Amino acid sequence: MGKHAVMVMGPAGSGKSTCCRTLMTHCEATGRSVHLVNLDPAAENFEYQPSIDIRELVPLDDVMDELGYGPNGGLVYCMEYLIDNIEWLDEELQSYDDDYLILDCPGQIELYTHIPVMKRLVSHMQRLNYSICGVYIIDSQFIEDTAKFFAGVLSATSAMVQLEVPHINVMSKMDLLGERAESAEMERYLEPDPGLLLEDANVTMRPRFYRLNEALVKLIEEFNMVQFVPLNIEHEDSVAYLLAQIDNAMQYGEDLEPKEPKDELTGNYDDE
Ligand SMILES: Nc1nc2c(ncn2[C@@H]2O[C@H](COP(=O)(O)OP(=O)(O)OP(=O)(O)O)[C@@H](O)[C@H]2O)c(=O)[nH]1
Repeated sequence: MGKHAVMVMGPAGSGKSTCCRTLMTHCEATGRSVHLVNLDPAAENFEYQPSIDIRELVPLDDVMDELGYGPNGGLVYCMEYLIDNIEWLDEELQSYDDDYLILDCPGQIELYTHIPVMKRLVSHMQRLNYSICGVYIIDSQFIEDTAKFFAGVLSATSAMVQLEVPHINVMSKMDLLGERAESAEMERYLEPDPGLLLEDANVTMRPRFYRLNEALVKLIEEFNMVQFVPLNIEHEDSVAYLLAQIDNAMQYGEDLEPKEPKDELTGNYDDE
């Protein structure tokens, strides 16, 4: 079926590993050959044993003990170590050439904004002819607070803009919302209505933030890409729907005129 990789991203605790696990179960049940790739050096336990695991290349604990880094510095070190030793990944990937890969990524936002490691990883996999889809997860509990929702939307948009791959936003933990999951109120977060969002934000914040709120809402409106696929892991249909959306996004990416991947060192496109 060709080389396909789904990168599951999102802040700490948003439900990345749970989403990966749910997708794995669904793929296996529907006969798709699938493998889990763990890219989080700080990960602990997995229900599915990862087929490729960054912890085998560079365990975070060793980096912290031997080099004296804290958890964040250690994580950055591990990710840069992966990029500097990318032939390790090439060799690991060789065993799964025709499979569907689900990549459980680390959550730290700086990996998608300040330093180009995730972008380099994507460019490298594109050079190996992978079709890649980014899945960015936001916890549905964020909708309790419009400020948190804005922060989530901005971090999702930042990952989308950085990585330049087909991108899907997912709202996780829909089971925790109970009946609210089906309510009209929920719709305004899944397909954000700018006017209503602005009203909500202004109710909870001081007037000096109104102009900022307006600018944020305009950004959401203009990008017109900020929609969320709701994920309720207790409903098989919901998981199947997410996978179908991922497949569509990848197909759409493949149908677009292929652009040469960016050069890993200069960040320029080869065809520029
Ligand atoms: N009820 C419910 N709980 C969830 C769901 N997804 C995740 N959780 C819980 O939320 C917590 C964090 O979930 P994880 O899947 O570990 O989140 P993560 O983003 O991988 O977390 P880090 O690896 O720490 O960044 C765990 O306690 C999960 O059991 C969900 O869909 N429904």
